[in-house]
Amino acid sequence: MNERASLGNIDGGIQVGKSAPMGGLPRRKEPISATGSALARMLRLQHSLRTFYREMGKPKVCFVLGGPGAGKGTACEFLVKKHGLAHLSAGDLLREERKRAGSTYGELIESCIVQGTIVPVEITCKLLENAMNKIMTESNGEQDKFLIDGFPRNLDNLEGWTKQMDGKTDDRIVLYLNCPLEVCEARIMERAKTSGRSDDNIEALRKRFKTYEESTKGIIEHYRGIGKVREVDSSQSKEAVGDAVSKLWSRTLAMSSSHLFLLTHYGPVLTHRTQPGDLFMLIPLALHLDNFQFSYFLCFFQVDVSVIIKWRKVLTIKRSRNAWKVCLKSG
Ligand SMILES: Nc1ncnc2c1ncn2[C@@H]1O[C@H](COP(=O)(O)OP(=O)(O)OP(=O)(O)O)[C@@H](O)[C@H]1O
Ligand SMILES: Nc1ccn([C@H]2C[C@H](O)[C@@H](COP(=O)(O)O)O2)c(=O)n1
Repeated sequence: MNERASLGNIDGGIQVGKSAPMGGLPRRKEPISATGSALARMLRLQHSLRTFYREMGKPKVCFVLGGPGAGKGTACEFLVKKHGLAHLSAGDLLREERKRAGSTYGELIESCIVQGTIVPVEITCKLLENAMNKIMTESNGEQDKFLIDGFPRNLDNLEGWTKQMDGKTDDRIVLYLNCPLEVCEARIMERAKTSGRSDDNIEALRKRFKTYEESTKGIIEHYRGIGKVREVDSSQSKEAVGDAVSKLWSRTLAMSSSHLFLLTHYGPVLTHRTQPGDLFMLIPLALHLDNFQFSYFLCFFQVDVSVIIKWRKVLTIKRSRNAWKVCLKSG
């Protein structure tokens, strides 16, 4: 999303844009009443924000990486059930394309799968983009949060995605499922009894491990270097991994895919595209602006309610001298 885009009025004269002049707005004489009208206004605002996101929101992407058998698909299924995210597995899409009658790429895909090498990105990226567009279209833009499992797996994947999808998605975070390869091997050999996958055998698996070590780990390190990796020890039980990824989603991933809105006397101001740490910087900044009195101040995240609940433990909204103020809770 273009952070600087001014969307005109979304809720009765509200200016939305990164450059909205927080300190420079003319001050209203009367604070908004603390009664029903404020609540009604908030509800209207919430509705407007939903529309805003629906219309303007790019697909928000969480890449899921880890070794073969680390539990990427299993963790994604859990997140789909618990948080209603869309799950796109690059491997599944490639297997489907391989099976599709008349596919130009069937043989190439099969050979890469059996050799444990990586399919050229043009193919994988197009499959991912088509699948994402289909889900967005069918859900009328409502489903805009995607877990992309098993991608980007090498430099070609990373560069190809950056080039092909430039500006089309909001790539937020990488969920890295860290699991020792011995554990992965035992899981895959167990899965091999029923999966029917042509690469679930020890020979193909060793090649996949090699590709993982030589190519995918570098991609994870690249994302770690830019602060996007969230790591979970996936050698734990399925339940423990499910809990960990779910908490991570609620507390970090969901929040990081959001914007911060300040609700002021003057209406909501979209201040910032937030990263997890930004919020901590913004709140004290807002509280110490002398000439900018907040009648009320709320953070809207396009997230799970648990994030809001979490914030309510830190923030309290108080009425003081006829105006609502936000305070940090002590202790
Ligand atoms: N935490 C876990 N504990 C025990 N078994 C698990 C756990 N997570 C997944 N499994 C099992 O391990 C196997 C591999 O899991 P899964 O398919 O989710 O891995 P993956 O990382 O997606 O693998 P691949 O990259 O090969 O597709 C499955 O049979 C799954 O049921
Ligand atoms: N980005 C990707 C993802 C997968 N593949 C191919 C090669 C993999 O060994 C195979 C299976 O993937 P998995 O289901 O284990 O995620 O699919 C690829 O080439 N590029």
